[in-house]
Amino acid sequence: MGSVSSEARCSAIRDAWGCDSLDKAEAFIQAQGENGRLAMENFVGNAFAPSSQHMDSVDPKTGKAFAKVPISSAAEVDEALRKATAAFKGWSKTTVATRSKYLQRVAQLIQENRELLAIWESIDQGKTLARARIEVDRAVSNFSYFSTFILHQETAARIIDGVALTYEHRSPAGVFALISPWNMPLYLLTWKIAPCLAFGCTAVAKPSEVTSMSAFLLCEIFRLAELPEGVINVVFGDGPTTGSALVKSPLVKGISFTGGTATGIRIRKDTADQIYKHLSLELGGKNPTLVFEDVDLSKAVQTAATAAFENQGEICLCGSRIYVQSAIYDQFVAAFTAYVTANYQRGGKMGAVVSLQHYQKIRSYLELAESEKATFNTGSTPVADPKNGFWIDPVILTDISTSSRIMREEIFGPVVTIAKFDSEEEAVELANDNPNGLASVLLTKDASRIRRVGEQIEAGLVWVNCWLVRELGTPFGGMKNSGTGREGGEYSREVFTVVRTLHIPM
Ligand SMILES: NC(=O)C1=CN([C@@H]2O[C@H](COP(=O)(O)OP(=O)(O)OC[C@H]3O[C@@H](n4cnc5c(N)ncnc54)[C@H](O)[C@@H]3O)[C@@H](O)[C@H]2O)C=CC1
Ligand SMILES: O=C(O)/C=C/C=C(\O)C(=O)O
Repeated sequence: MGSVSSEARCSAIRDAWGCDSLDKAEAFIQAQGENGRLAMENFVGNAFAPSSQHMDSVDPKTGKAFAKVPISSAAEVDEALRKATAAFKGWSKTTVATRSKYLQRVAQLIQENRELLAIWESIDQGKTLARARIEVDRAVSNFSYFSTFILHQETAARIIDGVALTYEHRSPAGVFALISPWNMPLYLLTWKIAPCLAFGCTAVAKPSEVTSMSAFLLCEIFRLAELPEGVINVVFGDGPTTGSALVKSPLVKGISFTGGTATGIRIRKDTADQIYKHLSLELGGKNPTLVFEDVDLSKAVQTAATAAFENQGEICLCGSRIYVQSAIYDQFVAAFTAYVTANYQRGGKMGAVVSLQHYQKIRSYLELAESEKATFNTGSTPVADPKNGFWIDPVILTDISTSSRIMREEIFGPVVTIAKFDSEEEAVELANDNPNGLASVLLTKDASRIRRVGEQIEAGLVWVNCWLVRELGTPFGGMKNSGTGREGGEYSREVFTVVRTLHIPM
C-alpha cells in the first residue's frame, strides 16, 4: 500500500483534483473555455483509458457544458467485463478480513476528499453543496457499513432426523453490472459497489451519462486504494450504447440497477432468456404522504415539505402526493404554502434540476396542470427556453383530479399535489391508487392507526412521522412497479451471492 503515485493520474483527474474549493472549480471551468473541457476516461483494470466518443456534461446551474463524458462502445464494455471476469477468480477467494480492509480504505479516501467530491457533485448534478456533502458522507457509510457487515456472517446448520447434517454455503455470484441514475450519483453508485465487492463479486459499474463526474473521481480513489486489478471497473456512457451492451453480456451474472421504471422493464426484456442473472431493480416512485387531523401541524408541514422538495424532488423516495384529512385541509395547505415559500429558494435549499431534458419534462407536466385548471398555490410553469440554468421554483398544486397524469406519473421534480380525504379507509385507498409502491409517509400521533394504516400501504417503505430515515441493514426496495428485490445488509447478500445446501450423512 501507499506506493501509488499521484503522477500517474490521468490529466483530467489532475485538473479536477486541484479544485478543492468551489471558487477554484468555478474559476477552472471558466478558464478552460469551450475547447478545453475535462475529458473523463474509463477505469479498466486499475488504469484510466481514453475513449473515442464523448458527450457533454452540463452544469445545471448555468446550463453550460464543463466536461466530456465517454460514450463507451460495446467493445470497451467487453474489455472491462473481461478484466472483471479475470479478477473474480482471485477476489472471490479472498478472506472477508481482506475485503473489509480494502473497503475501509476506500471509505477513508472518500472521507479525506469529501469537499472535492461534494463540489464536483454539486456542479455536475445541480444539487446544493450542503446536499452534496450529505451524500458524500453517505457514500462513506456505504463502504464502512459493508466493511464490517461481512465480518459477522453466520451459517446455520441443521440436523435432519438424525440422518443428515445440512448447512448453507454461500459464494460470490460473479461479475455484476452496477447501473445508477443521475439524482444521487455518488451515493447510489457506492450503494451498489460497496456490497458487491464486500460479498466477493467483481463489477463493471456504469453511472448515468448525465452525472458522471463523481464516479470519475471515485475511480481515482479506487486507484489510490490499490484494489486488485480488475475488481472494480467503471465504464461511462449512455443507455442505448453502453448500458445495453453491459446488461446483455453473458459475462454478467447479475445486475443491480436503479433508475426509471421504463428502463427497468427494458433490462428485464433484454435479459429474459439469461435466467441465471440475478436482477435487483430499484425503480420509480409516486409516493403518498398521508396527513391525519391529529398531527402537530408545524411538524407535519416540515416533514411533508422535506419529503416533497429535498434535492429538488429528484429522489425516488420523495413524497409527491400529499393527502390531508378534511378537518385540517385548508389550514395545512396555507401553512405548507407559507413554509415552502419561506424556506425553499434558489441558492438556499433549492438547486437546479438536472438537465434541459428533465426541465422540459417537468415543464410539460406543469403545462398540463394549467390546462386542467389546477390551482398553483406557489410556483408556476417555467420559461420554455431557459438561458441561465435549469431552475424551477417549488410548485404546490391543488384541485387536481386523482385520474390526472400529474397524480399518477412520476414527475421527479419540485412539484407536489395536495388533495383531501375523510376516513382512514379513503386515505389507504388513495395512497394505494397508483401503479408504483416504493415509499410513503404516514403523519399521525395515533399509535393504533400507525399499525392499522401503515400495514395496509402498498409500499416497500413506510416512514412514520419522519422521512428518509435510513439504516443500511433494513430491506430497501419497492412493491408493484417500483421494483424487484431488496438491498441492504442481509438483503444485499441475497443479491450478490449464490447459495448451495450441503447434506452430509451422519
Ligand atoms: N431512482 C429513480 O427512481 C429514478 C427515476 N428516474 C425516472 O426516470 C426518468 C428517466 O430518467 P433517465 O435518466 O432517462 O433514467 P434511466 O432509467 O434512463 O437511467 C438510469 C440509468 O440506466 C441507464 N440506462 C438507460 N437505458 C439503459 C438500457 N437500455 N440498458 C442499461 N442501462 C440503461 C442510464 O444510462 C442510467 O445510467 C426520470 O425522469 C425519472 O422520472 C430517473 C432517475 C432515477
Ligand atoms: O437510500 C437512500 O437514502 C436513497 C435512495 C434513493 C434512490 O434510490 C433514488 O432516488 O433512486
